[in-house]
Amino acid sequence: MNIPDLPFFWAVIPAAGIGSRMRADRPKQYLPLGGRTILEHTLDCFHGHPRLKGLAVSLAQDDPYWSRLPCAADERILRAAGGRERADSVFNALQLLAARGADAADWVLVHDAARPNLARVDLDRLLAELADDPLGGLLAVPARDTLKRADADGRVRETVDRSTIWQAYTPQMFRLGALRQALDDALRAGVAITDESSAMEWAGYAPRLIEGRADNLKITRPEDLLWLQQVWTRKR
Ligand SMILES: Nc1ccn([C@@H]2O[C@H](COP(=O)(O)OP(=O)(O)OP(=O)(O)O)[C@@H](O)[C@H]2O)c(=O)n1
Ligand SMILES: C[C@](O)(CO)[C@H](O)COP(=O)(O)O
Repeated sequence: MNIPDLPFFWAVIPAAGIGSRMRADRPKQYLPLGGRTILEHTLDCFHGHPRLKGLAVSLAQDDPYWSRLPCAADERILRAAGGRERADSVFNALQLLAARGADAADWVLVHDAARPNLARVDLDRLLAELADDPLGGLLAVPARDTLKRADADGRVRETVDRSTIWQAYTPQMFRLGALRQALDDALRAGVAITDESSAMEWAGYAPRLIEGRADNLKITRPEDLLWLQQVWTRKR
């Protein structure tokens, strides 16, 4: 892929969650993976990218872990306030970028702190595929397994057609102004928003799905981290 053909972009890393499903002694983004924290690996996926204009990380107000990381001293990393939900944390970071001079037409890539295994080839594919798109889109993975719909008793009601089902991943790439507006409207309306695409969908848009690698896994439960630790050991 030709780097000069890729668009410039800002990155937003929401890292203000508590990781309740992980059931660890600290938020999952601060758990170790290959000798460093998950969050440090995630930041590394973007640092040094030749088209990166700047990066904002959303942190919980009472976060005692961030200041202990070497990257806390890196003045290039903007810090936004985390919010109640992921969407609030992302919205706060977008506000910060706008206040620091980002333009409404600039591309913003939002990527979960809990996805430390984003491959550069996936990041660059997303940028290349969406560079000329009027709206933007997201990395996603087509459903692989046979899918079942359950009834209230936990029995199979039917087998679902999987040919149009995708799992939403991150990064999700949209224009700053449009995404900020969509999130603001959705949050004010009290709509449940789990990713940027759902805010854009709620606003009436149809984001593009860009197929990515399944190993850009979100660490959600303890077994995800065990799996990724094995991948990491093989990679290095
Ligand atoms: N109020 C919140 C909630 C989540 N996140 C971030 O959003 C990403 C994806 O969310 P998820 O996997 O749901 O993380 P948690 O909310 O921490 O996990 P859980 O739902 O298990 O508590 C994570 O990087 C998380 O830190 C955030 O910045 N602010
Ligand atoms: C943004 C996300 O990672 C896309 O897969 C996801 O929506 C985060 O929330 P979830 O509750 O873990 O699905």
